[in-house]
Amino acid sequence: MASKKREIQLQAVINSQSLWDEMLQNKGLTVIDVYQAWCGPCKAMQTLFRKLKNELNEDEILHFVVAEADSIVTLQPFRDKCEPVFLFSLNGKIVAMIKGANVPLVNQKIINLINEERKIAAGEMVRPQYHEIALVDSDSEDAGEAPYEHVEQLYSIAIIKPDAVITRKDIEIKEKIIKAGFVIEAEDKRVLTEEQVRDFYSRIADQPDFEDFVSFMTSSLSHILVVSQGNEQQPPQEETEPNPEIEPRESSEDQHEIATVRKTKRDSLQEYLERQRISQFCYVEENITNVNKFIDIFFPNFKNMKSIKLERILALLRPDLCHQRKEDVLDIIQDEGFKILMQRQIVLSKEEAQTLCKKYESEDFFENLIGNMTSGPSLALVLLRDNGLQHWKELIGPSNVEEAKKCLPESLCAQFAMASLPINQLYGSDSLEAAEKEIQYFFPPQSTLALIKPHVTHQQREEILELIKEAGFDITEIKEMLLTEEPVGIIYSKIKGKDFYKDILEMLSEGPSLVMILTKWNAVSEWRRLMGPTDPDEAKLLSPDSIRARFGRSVLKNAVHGSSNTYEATETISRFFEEFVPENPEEN
Ligand SMILES: Nc1ncnc2c1ncn2[C@@H]1O[C@H](COP(=O)(O)OP(=O)(O)OP(=O)(O)O)[C@@H](O)[C@H]1O
Repeated sequence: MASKKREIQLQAVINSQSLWDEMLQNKGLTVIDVYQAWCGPCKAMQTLFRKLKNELNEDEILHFVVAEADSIVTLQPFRDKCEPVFLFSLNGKIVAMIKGANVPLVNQKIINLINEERKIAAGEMVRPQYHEIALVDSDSEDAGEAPYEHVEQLYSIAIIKPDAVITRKDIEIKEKIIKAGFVIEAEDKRVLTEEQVRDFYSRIADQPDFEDFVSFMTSSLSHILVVSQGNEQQPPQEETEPNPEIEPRESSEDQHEIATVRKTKRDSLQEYLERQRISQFCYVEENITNVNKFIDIFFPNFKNMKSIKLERILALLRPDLCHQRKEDVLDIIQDEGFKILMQRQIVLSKEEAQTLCKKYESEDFFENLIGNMTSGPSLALVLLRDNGLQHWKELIGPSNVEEAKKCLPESLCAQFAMASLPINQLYGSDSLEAAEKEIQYFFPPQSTLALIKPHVTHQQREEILELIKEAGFDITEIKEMLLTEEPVGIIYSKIKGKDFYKDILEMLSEGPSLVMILTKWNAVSEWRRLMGPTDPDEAKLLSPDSIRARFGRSVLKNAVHGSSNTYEATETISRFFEEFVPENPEEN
């Protein structure tokens, strides 16, 4: 009797439409157990709810209710069903539904939503644009019409092994996965730690060669993918033949939700990779609890990444503005939350100016505009921000100064108008597709050869690879190599005559080095800047954040190497990576 009383306290009972409507006024998250009068609420979940109530201790923003389907019109689609249904209402909006008493999934959902609410309250994230889901029973006849958002989104984690990354097979695997209609939600290339390998591959830990496998997996970069099934309404571009051997699993309690989802979907990622005969390159984890755990380990910002639409755009300050008020504009750009990924001053040729200003072709000021645009350097910027395209458009305002001054005096167009031109002194890409093309044009990628020397520890290697990625380099190729006399001769041909050359040979023969091709705009000098001065002591003084300042031990053991110029980069890359074809041969 006492326990019954506690249950009532734990979950408010909603048994009429007016109580339902009242319940929707709750602040924060309300977890709704939809039940049938004839079978009662789900007992299996009450332990979990009680535990979460105590552990999360968020009574202001976490509520539990039981809602009787028979007496609430909104819940009509769930009447006469024996399967439990859990709805998640955020500030009155039903944002998710889980069918079946899947304790781990419901647990994770509540924790994720509450963590998000906490972050929103602390100003650490913006409230995601949740879509209200339609309340339909997916087992009913029209279930096929129901969009995928009705069902809890499920992810898999795939780790493509180092040997496939080195041979660039990972690119091919990724393309296949996308073509088959899966969505890559997040990805990263990184060297796994021993602990991560043991944890992720614990299922095969009893195999005799597991220790060798751990060493292999920690030797070089793996490619980690978070994959979702995508939108089931969108047909895969590649035919997936039905496989009679693969039927939805018989649902044990824990797997019930997976089975519910799979019934309406294509093969799982694992099944797909097996049929494509590429599963040997790639290990897939699909267990929900494990997937959530590994997403937290590999992509701690995943939930934020999902709710934020980061967009890269090209922006341009025309010559007069660039010359007179560049710094003022750059300050505003940063204050508006844009990250400046790349910037360069560039004097446009007549053809370039004509292409960029094509939409003014028929205006009588066109000739004047082209003359102005080619008169001095413009500032080209690559900007990154949540909803970047739209935000930049709103910030700079219309293209016509007169209109801007009249209607949008706050816009940059009005604020930075210059007498020389009747149009906006700031330019922005029209669309994301156009942005990518313009970025490629103004910031053509270049490749350089980079080396992480043998004295660098595994942990430091990981940190260096992280710095490389943060600086916007693409690690285009990577391999671990013991550098003997011949390859060292290729890298250091210009200092073969120096008396310390033998020391270099000895130092590099101490163990394997990591040899990489790094790609980004201006990669040769950008990588040299990130490496810092040759001598770590000098680096500590002049460039304390550089890699050599942080990881170098001496002038000889200075952690990293980079090509000195584009000629050297092209030459050495072609010797170490014979297959490599640069994206822009003229850039290297
Ligand atoms: N005086 C020295 N004594 C010992 N080793 C040296 C000395 N000077 C340079 N080295 C080693 O030789 C490498 C090549 O020297 P170089 O002068 O080309 O410097 P760098 O271009 O900054 O380095 P890297 O070519 O490795 O990127 C250095 O990275 C360093 O390890």
